[in-house]
This record gives sequence, structure tokens and C-alpha cells, in this order.
Amino acid sequence: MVFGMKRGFLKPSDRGDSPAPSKIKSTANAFDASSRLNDGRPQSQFQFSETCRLYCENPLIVLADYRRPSQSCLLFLPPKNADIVVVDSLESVVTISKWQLWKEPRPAPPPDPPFVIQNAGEKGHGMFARRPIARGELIVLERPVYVSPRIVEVNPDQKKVFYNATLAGLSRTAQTSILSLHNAEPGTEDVGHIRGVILTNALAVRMPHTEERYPGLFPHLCKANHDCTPNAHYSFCVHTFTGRFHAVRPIPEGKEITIGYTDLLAPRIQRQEELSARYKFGCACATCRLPPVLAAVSDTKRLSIASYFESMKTSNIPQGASLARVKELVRWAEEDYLIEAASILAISGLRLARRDGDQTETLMFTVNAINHVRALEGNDSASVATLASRLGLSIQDLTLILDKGSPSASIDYGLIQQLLSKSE
Ligand SMILES: C[S@@+](CC[C@H](N)C(=O)[O-])C[C@H]1O[C@@H](n2cnc3c(N)ncnc32)[C@H](O)[C@@H]1O
Repeated sequence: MVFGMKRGFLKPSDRGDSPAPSKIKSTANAFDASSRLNDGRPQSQFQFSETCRLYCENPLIVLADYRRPSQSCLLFLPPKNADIVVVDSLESVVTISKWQLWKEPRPAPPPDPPFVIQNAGEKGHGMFARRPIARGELIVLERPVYVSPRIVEVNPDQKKVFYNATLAGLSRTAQTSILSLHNAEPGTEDVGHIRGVILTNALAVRMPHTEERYPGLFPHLCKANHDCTPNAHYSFCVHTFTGRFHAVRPIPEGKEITIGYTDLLAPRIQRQEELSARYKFGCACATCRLPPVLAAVSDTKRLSIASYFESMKTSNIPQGASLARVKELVRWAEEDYLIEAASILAISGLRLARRDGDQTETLMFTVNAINHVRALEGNDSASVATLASRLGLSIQDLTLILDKGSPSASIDYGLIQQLLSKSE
């Protein structure tokens, strides 16, 4: 579950070094192969000299800086078909190269992609619905082409070489997709294009070997524009190493598919300031264009939810929280299609109801939470399975219940009761 993750987690102030190539050289010309690292020897056994450069074919690993073993390395995956580059320390690169997931077949995108990338006027390119998309439908699923930690340690003299190498190992298609991403960061020409590209486009990637989320670049996902009431949700599935968008409400054919880049619970003025500072645009979405009275209502609702979340930081069940208040906040979140917030609130509500021994409310909140998590992350989400198991219901039973009607209002609670009594 990706509660709380938002696109803008990588700020210019904490980005470290993320420059890049102005010219892409072929990998073979950029480095001398002088050592190999495919026999699993611990990195401490390697002799690093200032000019040491390293190649491995399976998978291809290029050690681009070498003075300290912890410094940044590149890993191109999968072997001989480099559609992903991972930048990390040597220790991590060795670990990553051994992930089982590279041996498994690559996850397939939806067979009939419901989106198209096209001109979005002043916004540049954008993602649009090719056909009507249902709530909870998987819109796009893809692996990142470029993943790096937030702070990349590179010797200043070697930055250009290093960042040239990061792209040089990729397939032509993957290179082209990175180079076609928008760069909203001025003044990055000196170190190359990719620094600004990461700042403008990065989405959070969960790495199986660390709690840290890494910035990742995706060919299609990064083409989606922002809306303060987005109709799609980004999540990252660590088991398949894929980023996904799901529709959080029905999207009509031709409508733009949008995600939230910033904290959607912040008031309008704050959202606009952040979008302007980081992404260099003034947001003119429908929520930002609300007349003053309605804008104030929208801000109040969002701030109230944010304040409840703040109080959840000290306790899962905040002091003084009541079922009535949580229900009201869920309703507000649903009215504004803030589905991620609605799902977190519903989970909080179910905890509260359980504490109070209120079985009916526990059931209602659990189903409500499942319904929203399904919209955010799809039926195969681990969070859906966890919530379903709390009810003692199978995913099939749940699907039967929830697919009778997508809005939470039309959930068939009678049927749930029936199934629950059957499973007891
Ligand atoms: C991740 S890119 C999105 C794809 C981009 N539009 C493109 O052409 O590749 C982010 C950039 O898109 C533009 N953008 C995104 N959402 C926007 C919006 N709601 N209004 C205006 N520009 C937007 C801004 O230039 C922003 O820096």
C-alpha cells in the first residue's frame, strides 16, 4: 500500500547530484573493461584503482566511479536487453542483480491500453482516455527505465562520464523515452538533461532491498499531468517492480488522465505554490478554479482530513475521534474524489469501530476501505487481500459483493452478512 506517497518527494534541496549526458556515447567506448563482477564475490575483495572500470555481461554492470566502493554504480537490466538502468552503490547493485524478479517473465501491460499520449495544449503532452475507463481499472502498468537513489555520489570530475554511462547502457527505445521527458528545471544544461528530468518526472519506486523509496522514470506514467482532484492513482508494486495507474473514478473517452503531484490535502494556495516552484506551472484545474466560496469549502474539507491524519501520527486511533466524525471525513474525501484519503480514513474508522465493539460499523468501514483500495491499486493489491482476510472473506466473494455496484453507496451489505454467516 502506498499511503502517503506522493510524486513530489524529491526536492531540489535534497536531490544530491543528478546531472546527465548531453551526448550519449556507446557504452563500449565510454569504458575500459578491466574486471568482472559476476561471480558473487563480496565487493571488499575487489581492488579499486582510480581508473578501474568494470564490465559484467550478465547482467551488465558498469562501475562508473571507483574511489570508494560505496560510490555509485550502474546496473543495466535485464541482460542484453537493457530496458532498465539502476544507479546505486556497488553493494546494492550486487544485491539488485540477484533479485529473483529479473528471472521471471516481465509483467504484461493491459492488452488493450485504454490511454493515448497526445498534445495537451499548454501543458505539453498528456495522457488521455482512448475509451471509457471504469473506476478501479488498470490504465497502465510498466517498469521504470531509470531508477536512482535520491543522493547519488559521483566524483564531480566524473559527473558527465557517469551520467553519459547511465543512459548509454540502455536500449535505444529506453534512451529515447527518457530523453523525451519534460525538463522543467532551468540551468541543468551544464551537467546534462537528466538532472532536470528526474526532478520534473520522478515517481516513487519501492526497492525490495531497502525501505527507502527511489526516484524512478517511466516512459508513459511520466507523461501524465497534474490535477488537484485527479482521476487516476499511481502505485508501485514491488513484487513485479512495476508502476501502475488505476482509475479512481470513471473516466470518459477523450478525458485527460491525471494524477496528483503534490499534497492534495494542502490548501489551494499551498498546492499552487509548490506546483509553481517545483514544476513551473500555475495550476488551473477545476478545483483551483472554484469560485471563492466553494474554494474555501474545498480547503476546509482537505485541511480537516489533513488534521485528522496529523493526529493519527501519534496514535492509529486519535484521541477524541468518533465514528460520526470519521464518517463525515470519509464522505468529504469521497465527495472530492480524494480516494487515497478516503481509504485511510475508512481503515481508521474500522479500527475505531472494532475498539468500540461495533460489528456493523466494522463491517461497513472494512468494505468501504476495500472498495477504495481496489480502486487505488486493483484487485491484486496485497492490502485488499489483508483487509479481506480480516473479514474472513475470499477475494472472489468480495469481488462478487463489490462489483454489484462501484460507488460505496451501492455495496450490498445484506449479501456480505449472508456470506459472513456462511463462512462462520
Ligand atoms: C511529469 S511532466 C508531465 C508531462 C508533460 N506535460 C510532458 O509534456 O511531457 C510535468 C510537467 O508537465 C506540465 N504540467 C503538468 N501538469 C500540468 C497542469 N495541470 N497544468 C499545466 N502544466 C502542467 C508542467 O510543465 C510540468 O513541469
